[in-house]
Amino acid sequence: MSLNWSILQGLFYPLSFILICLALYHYWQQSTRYVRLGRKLPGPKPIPLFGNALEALLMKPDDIAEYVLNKSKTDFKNNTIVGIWLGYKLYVGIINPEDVEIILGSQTHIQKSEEYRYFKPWLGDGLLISRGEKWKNHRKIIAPTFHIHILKTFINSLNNNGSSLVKRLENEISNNFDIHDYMSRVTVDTLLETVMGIEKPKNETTSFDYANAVLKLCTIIHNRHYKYWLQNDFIFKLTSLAGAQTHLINVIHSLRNKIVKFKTEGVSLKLNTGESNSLPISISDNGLNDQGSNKNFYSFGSAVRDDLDEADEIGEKKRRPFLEELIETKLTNTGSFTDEEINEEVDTILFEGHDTTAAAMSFVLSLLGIHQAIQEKVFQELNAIFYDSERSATFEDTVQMKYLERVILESLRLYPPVPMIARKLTEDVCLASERYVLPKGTTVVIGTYLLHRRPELYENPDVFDPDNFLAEKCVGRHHYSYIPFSAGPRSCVGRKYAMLKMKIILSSILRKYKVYSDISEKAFRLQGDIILKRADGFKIRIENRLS
Ligand code: HEM
Repeated sequence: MSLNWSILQGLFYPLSFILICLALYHYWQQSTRYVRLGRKLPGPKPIPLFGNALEALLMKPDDIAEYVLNKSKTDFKNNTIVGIWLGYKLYVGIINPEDVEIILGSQTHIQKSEEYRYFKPWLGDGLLISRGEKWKNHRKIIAPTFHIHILKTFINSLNNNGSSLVKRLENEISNNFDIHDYMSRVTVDTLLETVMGIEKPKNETTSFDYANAVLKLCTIIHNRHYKYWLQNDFIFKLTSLAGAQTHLINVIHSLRNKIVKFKTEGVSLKLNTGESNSLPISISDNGLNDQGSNKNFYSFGSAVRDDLDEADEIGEKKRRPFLEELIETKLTNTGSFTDEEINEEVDTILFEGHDTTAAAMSFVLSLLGIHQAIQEKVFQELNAIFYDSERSATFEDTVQMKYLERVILESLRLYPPVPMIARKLTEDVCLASERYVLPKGTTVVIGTYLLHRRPELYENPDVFDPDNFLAEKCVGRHHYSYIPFSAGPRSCVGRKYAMLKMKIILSSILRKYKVYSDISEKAFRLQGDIILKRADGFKIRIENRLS
């Protein structure tokens, strides 16, 4: 008893000192301009030192997305803006298109939030994360490598990969299976063959191993986003997650090293033999001609234009696919890419280019499995294009797939693979919708998922209805009401490539198989570990159409 008492007495002064310091810190924070402006915003009441962070701390990763969505529905009930505090760090969620335009449409607010730094050991300072002059210079070189003329040369490879996938799926006929694994593999395979320009050896499991490693790495990074203590690098390194991260990054980087080495050898050989690597501007084989409109060749449900549209309208210029361009400019000393920068950009494109598209296509098939009448309309459209023929799709065919395009856009509306986008403000911002000032230093989180489901913007916002993207329905809708690929200067450079790939892969599957789902949309369990997915797996069933 006397021992306990003396311990308590011994602790009294240090504890009191710590409490007084914390109280003083709290009152000092309250007096700063940053906190004063932030406290004016609508949102849940923060508690001293923790802000609003306590609730989410002990949650399981699979429950986080549901929690955030349910919580945001309450927080955004009467507002389009909400302030949340993690400790004394202010996060402001916005879902009004006019406010979104102020951030995404600006050349100033292009700095990614601090949360992106957890990607650095993996993606380095690639296009997704980089800032300032480096980002500007690299974007200027990388965006044109997704020019429409280059995309058209990918058609054969996309068709071949679509056919191989259809063949692999024969093993799953009548089974209830997760389509996502297949989608991951086919997106990595096509990325390697097209954007990277690598012939992948047959029957290799590299793509699957890579996709699997990315999946696990995203879970670790996501953990760091919401588990407060893991944000500290020192503490993170003491956990088993750090070891797992190193192992996964090694798997990913070893594939990337192989890609870069292989391509460098190929480009060196071509340069030594004097072969030109540039694409001629007119490509006329396999229907890859310049007929039809190159200008905005697919509608994206929004009229926001950017450097990708401008690149497509510039005519006579020699162009090379992504990796060939980077390596050739390096080997010929005509560009500014170092070896490390090439590695960073390859890692970035591999990640951004596969996981997003795999999730998007998996959602489309899940939805079509549920909405049979809509699937039938897609099939009728494909029938009208191909009749009974088993021929491959041409670029022109993909332009004719208008209904499938609306299905994809609508699926991206309801289930955007990137469900939120975050920026760090480098100066104060006045919002358009309500009279609030967001102080410099604030992390602005654009809630794409919630924005896409606002009843003010879409009739019956939770209903899967591809006609939401009929031209007459899009007229009058604010340009920033639909942003699955983001918009403005930091929009997705791969969006045209992604649409082309999705149309070819999905049409290959839907021409051959009828898709079913035993699970209703209400039963989807959403998981938002970086890319939006279904925690319950993308379970579908397929049957042969011809049987
Ligand atoms: C359905 C498929 C896709 C979706 C929904 C999507 C969505 C997005 C979004 C929302 C962003 C902005 C992210 C942010 O600001 O944090 C983005 C950026 C980016 N995406 Fe995509 N993406 C897709 C496919 C692709 C593909 C296929 C590629 C490349 C082959 C790609 C490459 C990139 C790159 C490099 C950036 C960073 C651009 C910059 O900051 O300048 N994406 N994407």
